Amino acid sequence: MSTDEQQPVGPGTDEVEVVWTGGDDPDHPVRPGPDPTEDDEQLENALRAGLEEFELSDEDRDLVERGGPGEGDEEDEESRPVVAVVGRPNVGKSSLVNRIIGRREAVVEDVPGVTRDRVAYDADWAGRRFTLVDTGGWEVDATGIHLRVAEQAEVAVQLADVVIFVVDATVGATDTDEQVVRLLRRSRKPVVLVANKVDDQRMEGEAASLWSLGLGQPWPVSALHGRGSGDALDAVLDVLPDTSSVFGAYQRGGPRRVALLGRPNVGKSSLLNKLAGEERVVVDEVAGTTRDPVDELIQLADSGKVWRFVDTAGIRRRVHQTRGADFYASLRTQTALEKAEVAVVLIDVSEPIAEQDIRVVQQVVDAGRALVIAYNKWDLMDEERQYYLEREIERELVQIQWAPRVNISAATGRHVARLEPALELALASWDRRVPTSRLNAFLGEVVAGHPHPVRSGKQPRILFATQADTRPPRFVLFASGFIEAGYRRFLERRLREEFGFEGTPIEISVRVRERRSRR
Ligand SMILES: Nc1nc2c(ncn2[C@@H]2O[C@H](COP(=O)(O)OP(=O)(O)OP(=O)(O)O)[C@@H](O)[C@H]2O)c(=O)[nH]1
Ligand SMILES: Nc1nc2c(ncn2[C@@H]2O[C@H](COP(=O)(O)OP(=O)(O)OP(=O)(O)O)[C@@H](O)[C@H]2O)c(=O)[nH]1
Repeated sequence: MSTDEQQPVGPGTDEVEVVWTGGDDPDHPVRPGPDPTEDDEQLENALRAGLEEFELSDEDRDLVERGGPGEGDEEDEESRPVVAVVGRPNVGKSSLVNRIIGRREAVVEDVPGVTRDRVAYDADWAGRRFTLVDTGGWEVDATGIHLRVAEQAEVAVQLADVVIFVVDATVGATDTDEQVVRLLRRSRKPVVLVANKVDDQRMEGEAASLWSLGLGQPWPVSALHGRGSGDALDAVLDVLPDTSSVFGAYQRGGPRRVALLGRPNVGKSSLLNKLAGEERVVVDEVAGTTRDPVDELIQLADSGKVWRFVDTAGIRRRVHQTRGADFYASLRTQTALEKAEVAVVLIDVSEPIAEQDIRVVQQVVDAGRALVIAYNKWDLMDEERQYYLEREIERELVQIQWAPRVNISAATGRHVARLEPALELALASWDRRVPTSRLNAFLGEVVAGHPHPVRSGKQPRILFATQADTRPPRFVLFASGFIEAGYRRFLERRLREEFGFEGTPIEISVRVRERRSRR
């Protein structure tokens, strides 16, 4: 049985021998703090052992024993070093990427310029793990869409720890290659030069001629057949740092994904333009010019960090007051949310908060995404309006008091720079995992101070708790009886106070456990 919140069944659910310790014991105070203590861990183990007496499904047993899936993986992923693959169009960058990751994932086509966007993959070689970034073909004197692709490649170089520069050995070094070399030198990043399309030994002479680029030894490789790629990778590992020097740039396979949401006319396009500024990104009017033409990669000026703004095409392509516009707006919100990790909901402060605003906020919470509220058009604010706005917020948006708030003007740029720290904060909460021992020690203290009310002569106890998941954080409480909604809200409030979780919805589910019958 794994249904949330079940009424206690059968006898004995109220005679639980496992009791919380700590909090009320002056000799062994259990204080909330960032790290679990030895006491916390002992407590965790005692509680876990106490659960032995209860019927647990296999899935729940797993949760109790191991915590949520992937506990402890995150740190490793975020600190992985980054290798960017750059070069002119059609030299075989995507083929090389596929060769390295051992899968056919990067799009390979015999049409120059197929790889438009930067895409990041998890890769490893000789036991070392790194993030591999495929970039679009780099043309230095580019115009139009090619210029943007080139800008993206430059960003990729800046965000990389090591650059693999691919040259087509069958063509030799072109003027463009020479210019790319100058840009690479300026970046001061270690560069491994790959002479690609050396499918057999006869071609090796062509590869050797690439010494002239002044990047050291050219590594002859056939991305197509695999020839030489191992030696080139060894050369990459020789210069690869253990951890990323551009922490966070490509966590979890790419820039973090943001959705800008809000009802029509709140200022989504204006904000997008403000954020993008000069750094207009690889989305062109030409259809199909990116792998995913509806998103935009935007490097924000303050941090230099790249974010993926999802479904910006939906923002730019307006669906105005036509019949059914409401339905389409809500559908767009839904699709954007599916792709996003965090949402910025814009609210127009020059008008009263409307039903539609609340609906968008609710959609974000229901989708389990991190949330930041941007009160836009703050340049139109006056004292009277502000008075009423604050009342409206208290009335209509109490349920998301946990969301960071920024008061901005997309028109003037006021406080737009505060958006990014708010996004970071919300995502950090969304990703947060509370160690099981810390969680149990803390809940023990809370419950000791404010036990669940007695109902029909019974007092449900919380036996054990674990964080089953992150993104968003989900907690599972194992209890000896039905835990009332009011008490759950109380626990949520205390969890938020203790562990932050600013900017993320959290979910608490309760498993009511029946005790094994004694023979
Ligand atoms: N003979 C030979 N052909 C190769 C090799 N590597 C790639 N190719 C071919 O070169 C063409 C371009 O390969 P891609 O991997 O798409 O090149 P790219 O650099 O990612 O191209 P853009 O996306 O345009 O920047 C394809 O037709 C590949 O099959 C190789 O080692 N030998
Ligand atoms: N005064 C003021 N006007 C703004 C601000 N932001 C946007 N506007 C104006 O509000 C109107 C709507 O802005 P848009 O950016 O088009 O809004 P949107 O949310 O993208 O609109 P839809 O495409 O209809 O969903 C435009 O006339 C903007 O100039 C702001 O911060 N202050």
